[in-house]
Amino acid sequence: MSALDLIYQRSSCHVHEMQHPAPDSEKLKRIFQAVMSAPDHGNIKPWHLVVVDTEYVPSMCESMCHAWLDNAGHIEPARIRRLTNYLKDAPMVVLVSADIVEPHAVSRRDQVLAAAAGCQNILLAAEQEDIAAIWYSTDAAELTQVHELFGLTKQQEPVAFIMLGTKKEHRIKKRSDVAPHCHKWIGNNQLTPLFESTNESVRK
Ligand SMILES: Cc1cc2nc3c(=O)[nH]c(=O)nc-3n(C[C@H](O)[C@H](O)[C@H](O)COP(=O)(O)O)c2cc1C
Repeated sequence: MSALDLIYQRSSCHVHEMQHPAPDSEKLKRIFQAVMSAPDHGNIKPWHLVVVDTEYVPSMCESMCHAWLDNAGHIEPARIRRLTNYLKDAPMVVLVSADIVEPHAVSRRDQVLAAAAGCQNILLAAEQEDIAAIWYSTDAAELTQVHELFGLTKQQEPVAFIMLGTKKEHRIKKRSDVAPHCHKWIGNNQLTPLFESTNESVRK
């Protein structure tokens, strides 16, 4: 498969679409090695990865649940139950953080973006290795207790929880046409469409 086809075909698997086992150590190394090819302003290599193996997922979940309950003012109890149930079945959880170097000529934002680019490379490499993966963050990565739970320093900023496992089934998602997102600058603050819109879904 060409690299472009792999990119077009990559899609996320929610935890209920995954099963055990988690990727073995050799696959995991190949997948994580892809992080090192992510674009990285200043060659800082601001990547910090922490793996939670299958056997530790239940206790991680319990700790996360307590943390969510401590923040209950911000998150509905029903959502906390949903999040905990979602996470507990993950074959493997990876916390990717930006290992920020400050002060530095490269902005904090650029370092976080480099960490995010590393996450995308993990998703693409997982697809290549036929591993189910999803990037999941909103209610977890921003949780204040995550630092303590995962032994992060103040300079390490959580960017993504990535769940990895075995795909239950293989499917290819329809993707929409990129044309409406693309514009051409023609001077004087004016934009025109770059491509003609087809309204067709793109499926490789
Ligand atoms: C920064 C970021 C945070 C995300 N957080 C969540 C999340 O908390 N919950 C969720 O269901 N999906 C989350 N997603 C979206 C999924 O990872 C996934 O991209 C989405 O379900 C669409 O599936 P696809 O990747 O196959 O297009 C997040 C994506 C990104 C880029």
